[in-house]
Amino acid sequence: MLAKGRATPMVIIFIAISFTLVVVVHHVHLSIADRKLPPGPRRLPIVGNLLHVPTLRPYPQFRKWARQYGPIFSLRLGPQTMIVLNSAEVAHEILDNRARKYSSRAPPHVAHDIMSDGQRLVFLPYDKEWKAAKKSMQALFTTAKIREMRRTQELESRVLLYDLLCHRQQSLSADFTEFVGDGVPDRHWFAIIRRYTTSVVMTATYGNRVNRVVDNPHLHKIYDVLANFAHVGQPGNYLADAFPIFRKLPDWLAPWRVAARKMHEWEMELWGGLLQRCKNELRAGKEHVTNYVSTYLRQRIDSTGIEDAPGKGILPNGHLTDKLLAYTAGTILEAGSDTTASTMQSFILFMVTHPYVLRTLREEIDRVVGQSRMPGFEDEGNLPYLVACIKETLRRRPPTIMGIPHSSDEEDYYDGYLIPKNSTVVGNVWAIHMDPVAYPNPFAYDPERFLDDARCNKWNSGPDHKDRDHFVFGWGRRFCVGQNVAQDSLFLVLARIIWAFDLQVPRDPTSGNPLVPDINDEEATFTTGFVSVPKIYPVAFVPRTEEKAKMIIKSFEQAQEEWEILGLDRDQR
Ligand code: HEM
Repeated sequence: MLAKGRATPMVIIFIAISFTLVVVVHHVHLSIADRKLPPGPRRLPIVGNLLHVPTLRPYPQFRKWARQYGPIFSLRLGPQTMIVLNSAEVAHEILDNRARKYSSRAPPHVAHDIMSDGQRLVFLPYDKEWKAAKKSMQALFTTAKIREMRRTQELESRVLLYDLLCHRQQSLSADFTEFVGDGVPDRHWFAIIRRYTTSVVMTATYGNRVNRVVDNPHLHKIYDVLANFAHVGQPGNYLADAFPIFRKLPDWLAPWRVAARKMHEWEMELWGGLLQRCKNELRAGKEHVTNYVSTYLRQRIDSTGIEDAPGKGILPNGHLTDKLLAYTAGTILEAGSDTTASTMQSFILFMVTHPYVLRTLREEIDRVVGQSRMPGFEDEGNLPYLVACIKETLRRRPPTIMGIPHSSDEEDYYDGYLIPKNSTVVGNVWAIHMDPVAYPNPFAYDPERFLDDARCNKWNSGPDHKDRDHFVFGWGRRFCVGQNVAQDSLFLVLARIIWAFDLQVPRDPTSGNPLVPDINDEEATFTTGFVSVPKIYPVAFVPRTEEKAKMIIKSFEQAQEEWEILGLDRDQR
């Protein structure tokens, strides 16, 4: 007993010394390896820079480091190396020119491996699953199909104008005047915009519209899934994301794993439910406008005879299983909904905070379009100021504010610096867009910067790197496939809103001054997270003339007939 009593403190001392030695050796080893990396803030033992990265709002700190360390810097998040690219040139060299090595992802373990069962397209590594999923989407994003989508966008934008007309002053009411909170009430104008963007991608993906805002089961759930995904995938949220050793813990010591599995079931109720509905409709012989999922299911049946493909990943013949198909379709819905909606919400924010810009834009639209018809796609070549305003909105408030990180498949060197294999590589969109050399006075909202002859009327949004005006759609082989769909929606909807409505904001009862959110107050005006978008704010949409109000109502009614011709649901109001 005595001997045992003495041995216990000795064992503890031994363990403590061994642990300290391991930490010191590990730290020295990393410090030596770190010398070859791009510069960056000092790392702490074990955790590296984990504690230096603000979890909720990382982009201002990443911009500060960009200014301190230059076009490329590095961080260590636990054992994981992160390389951050802060200039258009370096991002182009690494993510475009060396795309073969930099097209993978380093997904957050809990959000991707468990909550998404490793199937979320946007986080798939650059392997045969991603290639099969990407190939499956090709038919959806051909030039012809994008043109075809314009018909839906045209009709949906009429519905959006009608909804804003009915909304009028509603979001000025007491319920909606606070500039706080991320939730979007059903009857707020933000929800009207969301219905539009989600309906466009839902029709392209599943051949079904989102035909009402209030109490819509899919609309809410898509945004809930998105918000939850952004929250769970937030860097620094789970030790198991940064330190793989925690992934080996049994379930009873890893409650986060149990919770993430439940979230997977919850996500599958949505993504799997939509797929099942589509299969049922196919079996019932219901004909739709052509859409991604039913076209894919038909092809799979024709070439393999398989109706149901359980499991995950791809089948031996290269076709997608049901789960990968459901998640790929889900990614199109996720990627196409909030990004486009929040850009429209930012655009309106810049309009109500910059009356001179709004006046100039309205003059352009009135001169080109006149009063007796709505703007259409055919006006695009004649509205350079509008295109400049959209580009400046994407530059000043990129929805994916730090891009979506890539990952390196091989060890590489840039400018003498080591980029280790499996590094997370971030195209720091916010720092690139706020570079005062590329964009003088970068925090100003100034569409004029895109109005010179060479840029005028062109989207200049990539992937061609020459003359890119902004970087919101990413780089290389992971470049956004929905770029043209997004630009078409932004152009048509925003042209029509400005043509149709006066944008009115609440006024201070004493001074009469407009009460608008402060675009330079990140905390008050924008949500937190890797995707940082405007919080709700009140605007009234007042028709500019009675004739326009009548035109909006009539075109909404005509749209109902066209939905029927297309075999799509009429609107429910
Ligand atoms: C303003 C609107 C949009 C923005 C800012 C945006 C931004 C992005 C970004 C940053 C990426 C990743 C790029 C990279 O890794 O370098 C991406 C990927 C993607 N986007 Fe978009 N997007 C928008 C609209 C859309 C739309 C409308 C759709 C569908 C119709 C769409 C579908 C996708 C898909 C499926 C991916 C995944 C590609 C992959 O992982 O390989 N996006 N988007």
